[in-house]
Amino acid sequence: MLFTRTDLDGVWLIEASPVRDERGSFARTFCADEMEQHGLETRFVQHSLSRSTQKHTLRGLHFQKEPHQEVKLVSCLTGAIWDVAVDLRPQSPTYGRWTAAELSAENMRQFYIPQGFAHGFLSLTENAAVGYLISTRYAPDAASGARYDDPAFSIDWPAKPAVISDKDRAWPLLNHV
Ligand SMILES: Cc1cn([C@H]2C[C@H](O)[C@@H](COP(=O)(O)OP(=O)(O)O[C@H]3O[C@H](C)C(=O)[C@H](O)[C@H]3O)O2)c(=O)[nH]c1=O
Repeated sequence: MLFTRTDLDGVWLIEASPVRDERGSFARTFCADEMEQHGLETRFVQHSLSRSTQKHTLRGLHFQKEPHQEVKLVSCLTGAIWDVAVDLRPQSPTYGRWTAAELSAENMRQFYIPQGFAHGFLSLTENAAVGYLISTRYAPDAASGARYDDPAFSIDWPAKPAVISDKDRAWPLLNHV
């Protein structure tokens, strides 16, 4: 596996190294030893899967409030997504900045998003399935979010959302919190 830091401290791109043969390929997608060597979380108590039927479905930006903050290891199992992490760590020198990566079933990339970040994605294909390894048990009362189109972030989404939940449209703007 190939671990690459992004321009935001704590967010990593993790790429599989598939072994290919005439049948197709095999790739390790998680290794606790390699995660530990890079100082990353190794314990993911919940795994989740979301399926977005339509192209340009936007989910997010979501985060869990303390003390239920999550580390997420995000992968795209079918189709492709444009995955975004926004730094909401109050003391961070990159507070309010975002970083993104295209994750797809084809490129087998994963996005490692530490606690303190908001996460969201825009599907780039129909039938995008997104897998999450999550470090913390889900706490519904701690669920919170930020606006995908908040000018404070100026996220450069590749397209306007065709599908987005009312909940995600209605998150407060950062400067109104
Ligand atoms: C996150 C989560 C949700 N749920 C329930 C709550 C709702 O009844 C239903 C859908 O939840 P939500 O609308 O929050 O699903 P998404 O909009 O896909 O949110 C997810 O996608 C964004 C991009 C993320 O980063 C989060 O992992 C997660 O919030 O599943 C659970 O039962 N367990 C969970 O861990």
